[in-house]
Amino acid sequence: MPIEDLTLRLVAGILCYMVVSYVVGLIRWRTRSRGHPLPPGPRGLPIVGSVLHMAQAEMWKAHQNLCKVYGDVVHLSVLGKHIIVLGSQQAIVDLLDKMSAATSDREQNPIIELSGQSFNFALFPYNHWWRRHRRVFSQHVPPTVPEEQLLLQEQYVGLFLRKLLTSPAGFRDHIRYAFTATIVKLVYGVDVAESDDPNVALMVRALEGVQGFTSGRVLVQYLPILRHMPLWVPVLGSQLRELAGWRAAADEVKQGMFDKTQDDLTQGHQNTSVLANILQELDEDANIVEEHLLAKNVCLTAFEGASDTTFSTIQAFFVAMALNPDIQWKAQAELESVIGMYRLPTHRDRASLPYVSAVLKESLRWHNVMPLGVPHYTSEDIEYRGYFIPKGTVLIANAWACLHDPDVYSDPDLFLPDRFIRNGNLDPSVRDPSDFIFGYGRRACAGQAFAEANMFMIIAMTLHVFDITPPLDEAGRPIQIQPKVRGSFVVYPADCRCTIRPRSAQAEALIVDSVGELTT
Ligand code: HEM
Repeated sequence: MPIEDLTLRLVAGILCYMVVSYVVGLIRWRTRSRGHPLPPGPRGLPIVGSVLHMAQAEMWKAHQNLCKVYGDVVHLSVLGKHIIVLGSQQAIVDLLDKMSAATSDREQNPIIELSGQSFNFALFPYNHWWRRHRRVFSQHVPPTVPEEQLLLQEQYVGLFLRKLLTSPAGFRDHIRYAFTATIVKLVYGVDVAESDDPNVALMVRALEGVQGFTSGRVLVQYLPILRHMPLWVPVLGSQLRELAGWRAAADEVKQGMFDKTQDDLTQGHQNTSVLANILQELDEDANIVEEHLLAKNVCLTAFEGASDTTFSTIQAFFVAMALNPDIQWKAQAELESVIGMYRLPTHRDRASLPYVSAVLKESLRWHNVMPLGVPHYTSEDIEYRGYFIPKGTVLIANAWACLHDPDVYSDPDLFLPDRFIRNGNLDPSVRDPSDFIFGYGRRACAGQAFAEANMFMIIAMTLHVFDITPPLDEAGRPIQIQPKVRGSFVVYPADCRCTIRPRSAQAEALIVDSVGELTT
């Protein structure tokens, strides 16, 4: 056959194949979608779609603007992937709470394993293995925080106050210490050194892996085959080495803590940590390899879940206090009248301190540490408001937009705890920021109660004995700081300088005495 005929046939064959594939795809799509359209959204560029939209800084604001144009359920296509942005409470509750059987999955990407995060059950697909982790976590860190866990929190907040007294300028390190030491003691039963603890250094290194894969800057995330490239390749090589470092840190800390706990148990040492309890409760006929892996995963996930979220929220609380002296005085007045100046507040005082509780709620709302939460993923096709949402769609809930909706929270950029108060009590009719901050449905934060109790203790105990005021320049004049944020997945106050002083000699004595009591 002449070469021209062959080429013609080949081209015709390819064209035919393309047309048939297109028609079959169209029929399949129509059958699946039952003729319902995708939700509205921008068309985006050919092939890459809305990739430029997704590359913007402060994405939550960009998503909010999109919702002003297209409504509260917006469809984006990015490199062929379906993404849906949810911009209202109604849409979030409908899809992520009410339809959570179909919307509790997580998108999987090789970067999770490459960055050492494969232990983190917050990123697991929605399946039996995830369910088992969640169940074990909730048995040991339950939604009603046990008394001994609350006392543990108080003990470390006491140490935090002492550190604040001796070196107020290092308050960010002290916040980090307070949360880290509490969670490490709880899950591993280990006392964290007050500085340069090698285990904490490893855990923090492992935690960097999250920033790695949420930053969007790591190339293998987009092209997993690049993981096999040699390490000398510029940029890529250093990224691969960074990924290997995070992986090694996660593996080392997971195994190291596990070995230490097992040693404690075999040698009959006292160990009441979560890890020790999980290991002691194992059935004799259990699959030991699997159960040990599960125990390691649960514990390191607890550390990771508790770390940057609380650290960042409490930094924002310090900024808010430095910027709003009237609010600080009001909270301190409540503490003085309910507690008096002869003791520190405890978790038992929480119900009697509505204004301090409102300060916590407003810190969570105003700062919104994860403005877009953790994206969910659909495990089934869904129909919603006449629109088709295919299986395998990423669902991004814009918590920030809901918490800065002026119709719900007037002057949303201002720090106003009074919005949660009516007649001297917490007003249950005001939307609770925690409904958004801690996520949704079956994937909602498993450590919410623990986190709220711990943050409440830090806020109440700090305000009782310290004054937080703006930072001072070299001439001793107050510096007006601008409340801005940095970061993308987890955000932090960009500037959290402040001045921290004990409120009085009596307050100082209270810290010194109480810490003595707490640590003995
Ligand atoms: C300010 C503090 C915290 C915030 C804002 C926060 C927020 C979140 C969010 C947004 C999620 C994802 C929810 C979703 O997918 O819809 C999550 C998941 C999770 N958080 Fe937290 N969290 C905090 C503290 C903690 C603490 C202290 C712990 C552990 C003691 C913890 C453990 C977890 C776990 C285990 C998950 C995974 C849940 C799952 O996938 O089943 N979190 N958190």
